[in-house]
Amino acid sequence: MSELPPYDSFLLVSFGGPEGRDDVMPFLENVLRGKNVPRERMLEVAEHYKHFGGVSPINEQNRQLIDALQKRFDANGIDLPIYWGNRNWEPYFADTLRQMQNDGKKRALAFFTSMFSCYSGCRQYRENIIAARGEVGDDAPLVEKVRMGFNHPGFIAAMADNVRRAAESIDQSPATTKLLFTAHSIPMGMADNCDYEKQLRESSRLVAEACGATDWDLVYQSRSGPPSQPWLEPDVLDAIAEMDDGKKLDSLIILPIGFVSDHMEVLFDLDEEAAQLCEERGIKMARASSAGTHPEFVEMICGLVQERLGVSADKPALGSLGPWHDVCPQDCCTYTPRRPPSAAGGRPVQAN
Ligand SMILES: C=CC1=C(C)c2cc3[nH]c(cc4nc(cc5[nH]c(cc1n2)c(C)c5CCC(=O)O)C(CCC(=O)O)=C4C)c(C)c3C=C
Ligand SMILES: [Fe+2]
Ligand SMILES: [Fe+2]
Repeated sequence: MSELPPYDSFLLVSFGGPEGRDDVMPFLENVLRGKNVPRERMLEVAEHYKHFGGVSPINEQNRQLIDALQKRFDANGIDLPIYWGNRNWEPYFADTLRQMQNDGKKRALAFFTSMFSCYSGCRQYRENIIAARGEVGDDAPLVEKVRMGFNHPGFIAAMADNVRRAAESIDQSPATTKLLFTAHSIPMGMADNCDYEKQLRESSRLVAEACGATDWDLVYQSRSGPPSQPWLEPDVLDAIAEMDDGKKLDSLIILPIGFVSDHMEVLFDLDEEAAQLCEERGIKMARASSAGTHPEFVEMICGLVQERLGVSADKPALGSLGPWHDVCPQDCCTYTPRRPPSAAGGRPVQAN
């Protein structure tokens, strides 16, 4: 068996987003290909994007993350050029891999902008990269993801810091305020085949512990399926109304722990909808920032890379689940949507 080449590059693997009004529909067509999502929901989400001029903040946030990472790579002596590829918008994976191939790159370490394991955030990206390598040809660089960082001390510290800052903005303390963690809802058929919920609950517990919050819950947002299909619940808006009906809520901090940056779903579902509901009900609400370019988060990505480069033998992880796997097992994060059949013919392919 031939020996693998050394790692010679870093790839930021992300979702992509529209950069103008005309991009919105083709972007959503990409996102929803093969997914059982009603057309009305797609049009509703298109309006959210158009409300912000059709520009998703996600691409700019990724550019900022790359700048911040470059500085930390330089400071930490990580000599890997940084590339960026997306699933749903330019720069697409195939174009980036072609560029890497032209630059003579053979083997990349990749960070996926998803902190929790599920089909969308893990296996689907691996399938996308396999397909892109197929387009580029035999000499396309190999791509290997670093482990999931949901319980990494750097991620937990960044999240706890952001909760504290949000609490301060409404003159509250996390110890005496209701704290809601939110994540993208997913179909139960996807949730049943992965550790998404388990990791989210653990991460939320660790963040709550780190900032001294005792009254917290994990809820979901951005549901897109038809009403007949079960998705993870409760929805953030229903949860706020129900809690406030039960015992009047004075203040609330919402941390979108399931998203690595403050993109459209966060801006619309939380900063518009949840904020409006809280205002109507007289609840003081603060939305904590997602990880973005928080120094502890950026340092965490460097640490995950250094582990794989063999520079550091330590694999830090808080709580009881331990460091997550470096290489995904064969059956990691499988999902076969029931309707309509997947464009790939249903059988998932495996890459690390
Ligand atoms: C079947 C599951 C999902 C549907 C349908 C879905 C629709 C949908 N999503 C977005 C925009 C974003 N989704 C993002 C993350 C994300 N989406 C799902 C699942 C579905 N989304 C999951 C499980 C996740 C988290 C894991 C991940 O892939 O990141 C993101 C954030 C991406 C990032 O890199 O931060 C966005 C943005 C739209 C517009 C949409 C259509 C209705
Ligand atoms: Fe999504
Ligand atoms: Fe996985």
